[in-house]
Amino acid sequence: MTDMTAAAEPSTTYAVEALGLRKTYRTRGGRQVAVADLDLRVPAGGVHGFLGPNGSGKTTTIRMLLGLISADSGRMRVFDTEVPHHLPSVVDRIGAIVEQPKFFPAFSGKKNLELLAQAIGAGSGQVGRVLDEVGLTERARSKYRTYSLGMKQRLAIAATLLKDPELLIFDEPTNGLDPAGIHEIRATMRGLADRGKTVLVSSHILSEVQLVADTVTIIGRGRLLAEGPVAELLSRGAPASFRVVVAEPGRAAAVLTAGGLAVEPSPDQSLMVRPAPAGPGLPPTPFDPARITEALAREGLYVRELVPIRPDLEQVFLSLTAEEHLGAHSTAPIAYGPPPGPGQGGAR
Ligand SMILES: Nc1ncnc2c1ncn2[C@@H]1O[C@H](COP(=O)(O)OP(=O)(O)OP(=O)(O)O)[C@@H](O)[C@H]1O
Repeated sequence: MTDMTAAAEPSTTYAVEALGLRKTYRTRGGRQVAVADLDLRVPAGGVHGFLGPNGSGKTTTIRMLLGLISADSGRMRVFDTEVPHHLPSVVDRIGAIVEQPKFFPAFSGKKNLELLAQAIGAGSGQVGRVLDEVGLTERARSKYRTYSLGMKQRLAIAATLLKDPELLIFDEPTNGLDPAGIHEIRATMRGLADRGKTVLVSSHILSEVQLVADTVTIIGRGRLLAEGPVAELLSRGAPASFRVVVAEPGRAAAVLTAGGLAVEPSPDQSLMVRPAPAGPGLPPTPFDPARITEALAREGLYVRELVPIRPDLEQVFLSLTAEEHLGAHSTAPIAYGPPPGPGQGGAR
């Protein structure tokens, strides 16, 4: 790596801390900046979602962390250890799935893990424990080829647990899974975090990771857009909105728009109402639903339903990228308080 001194000195309070990471790929057409001066801070203990759309640089970042590709610049630490320089001294504390591991289709899940345990010197006594941790004990003796995709993915997670690592890194572990499989992986990750592990999980489906993550980093086009506890991002990052059911939705929309609110009609004749976007760089305006009922009542329009819609991370992302396009992305990423200790993740 070059230029490793340019970035600020990392602090020592995170399971993973990367500062000023940059990676440019050479392509036929020239150069592709995949990661642009990215900071990534993963508090120890809990599930940390590493989120961004396809092509935003998540895999590239994870590969740099694991020493699979080199960074152009920046600094990275895992458990206070400078990587990739000192990776060998910390590698046993990390378990990762970046690509789909190869298992023997005709062997059982248990047999596959026993072979792997032998190969990495983990001791076959670990196999029962890890099967249990991912909820595969009952199907341990079935052939791998009979497993559902979700079970295959849980076996891959079990393999990463053989050496009982403290940090698990999973790159898009739910890709291709059905809702039941996604639920199982989420439960597995939650269980690991509740036992004191740190789980770093990347995904392009923000709303899905929102259900399990304690903290997140959201990136777009290789850059940090926001980071922090999920609850804080949700409360600060996107304005609240309300679903309004009212007679004469067309007239109601005009009244609310004239009252300075942003209104979107829904196909079911309800209206989605939120405060109009604040000016560039300004925080979202506080929003009292009484503004809706008062404005409509003045015009003889009476509200039948008023349902608050909780923003999700997808909306946070959209509002952050909209600000960026407006050139208004002054967002100081939401800061962390003191990092949580192991096992102190918020249960979801
Ligand atoms: N080996 C490579 N050579 C050239 N460009 C690459 C290479 N790997 C990734 N890229 C480009 O770098 C950018 C970031 O890719 P990366 O795979 O890190 O994103 P990602 O967030 O993990 O996306 P996905 O969710 O699709 O895996 C993309 O524009 C991608 O096309």
